[in-house]
Amino acid sequence: MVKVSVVGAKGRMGSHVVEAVRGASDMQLSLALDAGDDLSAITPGNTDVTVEFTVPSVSLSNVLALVAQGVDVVVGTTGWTDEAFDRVREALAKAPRAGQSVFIAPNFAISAVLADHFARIAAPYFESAEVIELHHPTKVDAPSGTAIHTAHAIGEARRAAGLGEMPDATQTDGGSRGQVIDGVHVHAVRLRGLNAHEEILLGNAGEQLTIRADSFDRISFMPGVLLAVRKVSSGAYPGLTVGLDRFLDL
Ligand SMILES: NC(=O)C1=CN([C@@H]2O[C@H](COP(=O)(O)OP(=O)(O)OC[C@H]3O[C@@H](n4cnc5c(N)ncnc54)[C@H](O)[C@@H]3O)[C@@H](O)[C@H]2O)C=CC1
Ligand SMILES: O=C(O)C1=N[C@H](C(=O)O)C[C@H](O)C1
Repeated sequence: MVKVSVVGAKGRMGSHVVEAVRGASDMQLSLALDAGDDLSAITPGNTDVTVEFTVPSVSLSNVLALVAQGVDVVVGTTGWTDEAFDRVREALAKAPRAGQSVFIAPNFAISAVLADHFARIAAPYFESAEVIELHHPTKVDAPSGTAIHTAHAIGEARRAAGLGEMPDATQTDGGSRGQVIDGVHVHAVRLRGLNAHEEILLGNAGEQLTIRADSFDRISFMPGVLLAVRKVSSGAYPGLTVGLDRFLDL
């Protein structure tokens, strides 16, 4: 049995994770903590893997504390930067247990992970690419972690293929062209009724490829979260691993 604790357990994602862990025959729910609870209650004695879904402003400090407490962590919270990844790597190098793991994924839904993968494959074949992410209006960060990840994937694929800048004659922009990430324009929509959606538009003269992923319900993230818990608890992924694609045979 994998002993799993959840941090952010009262949140939209955390509460689904609590139910998913309870429903998994190979897992046992240990602690379910939220804001104001004492994170030091989570120890290697009661927890193999902690799942962290909180808010971008606290996630790094939670992860650093959990690593120092000797616990492996699966993180779904967004807002991660290269500098924050480096802080996690430094913490893991000084971790109390050998081979400790932290796994961070901007998106646990298979549809979104595949959309990202397909965008990376398609990017070298198109002159233009833009990303539109669409979410529920209670989301606190924009653009989404997934859209940032996809933009970097497109940027990397374009660079590797030797592509230059995308065509764009815009001379005046009050913000309508979105945020530019790795050379890719990213647009964020917040609309009541939506959950989590991403569209990647790729264009050439006379043609367009649209790749779209829709998470209509948060249960779509749960198989990916449970997969990550199983992979991390296997001990086969010491150090920091980023992206669910690392656990899929893509
Ligand atoms: N990787 C993925 O597949 C997905 C990632 N997300 C990300 O997960 C994060 C959480 O999203 P939601 O659950 O929708 O947010 P939410 O606001 O519903 O939940 C966040 C929870 O964290 C708690 N919290 C805040 N500070 C805390 C602290 N210091 N210690 C412990 N708990 C604390 C809050 O009280 C709340 O219960 C966001 O960053 C979101 O972008 C959301 C969906 C899927
Ligand atoms: O806040 C959300 O809801 C989501 N956040 C993640 C992100 O920022 O990419 C994943 C998914 O889009 C849902």
